[in-house]
Amino acid sequence: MTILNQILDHKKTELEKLKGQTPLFNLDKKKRPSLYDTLIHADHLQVIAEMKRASPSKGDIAAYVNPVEQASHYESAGAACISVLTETKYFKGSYEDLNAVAKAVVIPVLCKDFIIDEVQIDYAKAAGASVILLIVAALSDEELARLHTYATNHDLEVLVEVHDTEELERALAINARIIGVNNRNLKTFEVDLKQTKTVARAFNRPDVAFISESGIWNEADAALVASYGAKGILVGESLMRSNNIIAALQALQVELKAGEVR
Ligand SMILES: O=C(O)c1ccccc1NCC(=O)[C@H](O)[C@H](O)COP(=O)(O)O
Repeated sequence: MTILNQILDHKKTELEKLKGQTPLFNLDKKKRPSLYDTLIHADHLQVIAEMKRASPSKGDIAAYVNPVEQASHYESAGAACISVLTETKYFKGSYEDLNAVAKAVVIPVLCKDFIIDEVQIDYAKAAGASVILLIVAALSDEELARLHTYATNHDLEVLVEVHDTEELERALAINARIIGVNNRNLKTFEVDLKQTKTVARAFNRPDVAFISESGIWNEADAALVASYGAKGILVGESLMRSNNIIAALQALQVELKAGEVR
C-alpha cells in the first residue's frame, strides 16, 4: 500500500470525528491578498514557505518549532504565502497550528492537508486559511471538481497538485488557476526537480499560475525550476532546518526572466 493510500485511509477515520464537531476558532476575519494575483504578476520567484514539523519520508524535522515564530520569520523575509501542514499522524500538524499562524500573519495562508471531504474545507476556512490544497492523485475526477467548486464558492483559492502530465490534464479540465507540480514521487519518496520541466512543457497557459513543490534546498534549485517556468515554489524542510531562515528564504526569491526556457 502506498503512503498516500495509508494517509487517505487514516483521513477517512478522522472524518467522522470532524463531522461530529463544529470548528471553533478564535479569528478576526482578514482580507488577505490573492495568491493567484501575486504569482501571475511576479517579477521574482514567489515562495510559499511551509510550517512542517515532520514527514513520512524524513520522520521528525522540527517537531517543537513554534509555528507563530516560524511564520513571522517567513513573512518578514518576503514569503508570498505560508503553508501549514494540518495532518496530524504523519506530519504532526494541526488546525491549531493553522489558526495560530493565520492570526499572526497578513499574507495568504494555505491549509496543507489531504482533503477528501467538504468538512475539511470548512475547518480550513474556519481556522483562517485563504488557500487549500487539492491533490489530484487522491481524488476521482468527480471529487476533484466537486471539492474545487465547493472551495471557490466559499471564497477560498485552490492549489491543485499534480505529479505528472496525466494529472495535469485532470487539473486543467476543472479550470484550476493555480497548479503545483510535486517533485516528490509519493511511492518512492525520490525527488526530481525535472518533474517540473516535464509538466511545464506539457502546457502553455499564461493564465495558469504554475509552481514547483518539494526538494528545493538552495538558490540553484530555485533558479532551475524558475528556468522551467515556475512562478513560485513550495518549500518546507530546507527552511525548517535552516539556522538563518530569513537569509535562506530571501536567497530563493530569484529574478524571473522573461521568456524562460520551458
Ligand atoms: O514530505 C513528505 O515526505 C511527503 C510524503 C507523502 C506525501 C506528501 C509529502 N509531503 C508534502 C509536501 O508536499 C511537502 O511538504 C512540500 O512540497 C514541501 O516539500 P519539502 O520542501 O521537500 O519539504
